[in-house]
Amino acid sequence: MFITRRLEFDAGHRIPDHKSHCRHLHGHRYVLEITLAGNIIRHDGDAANGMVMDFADIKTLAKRHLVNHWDHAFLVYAGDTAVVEFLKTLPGHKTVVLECIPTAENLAETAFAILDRIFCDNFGNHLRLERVRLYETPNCWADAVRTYRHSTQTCR
Ligand SMILES: Nc1nc2c(c(=O)[nH]1)N=C([C@H](O)[C@H](O)COP(=O)(O)OP(=O)(O)OP(=O)(O)O)CN2
Ligand SMILES: [Zn+2]
Repeated sequence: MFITRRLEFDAGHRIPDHKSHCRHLHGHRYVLEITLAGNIIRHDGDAANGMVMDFADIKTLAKRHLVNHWDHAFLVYAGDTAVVEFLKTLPGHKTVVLECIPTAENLAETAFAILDRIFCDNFGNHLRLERVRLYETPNCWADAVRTYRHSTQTCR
């Protein structure tokens, strides 16, 4: 069984080497779709009876470990030194420095790596993270999926 929880957050970024407008500082209303695979829990009296995992718990964990950190932050590549140094001059600015350029692809991979440690089989129903889909705009998104990750690098 596959279940998906959608969350949204706002963040700024830029793609420093981009040939066009994406090299400028700008932001998105990102949409994150977390797809979990697992068996349906069938224990009478269990709060998750009939579920793979309570959607509310998926939201709570995703917010705690990822979304709260990225929401209203500026996501910047560590190698983008001009912007990193500029953001340091803003007192208390919420900045997330990444070891990769914050494209939709890299952010989906990074989110997968973070969430994969959270949504593991703690519940005895073979729960696992199957896919993270990250929409950068309504028309542009990237999928990080379990099989694909074996040959890719991830970053935080
Ligand atoms: N493969 C990728 N290509 C691009 C990325 C990316 O992360 N991966 N990012 C960008 C820009 O940051 C921007 O988010 C996309 O802008 P744009 O192409 O203009 O997308 P829109 O949905 O706003 O475009 P419409 O023409 O309005 O549909 C660029 N490329
Ligand atoms: Zn963008």
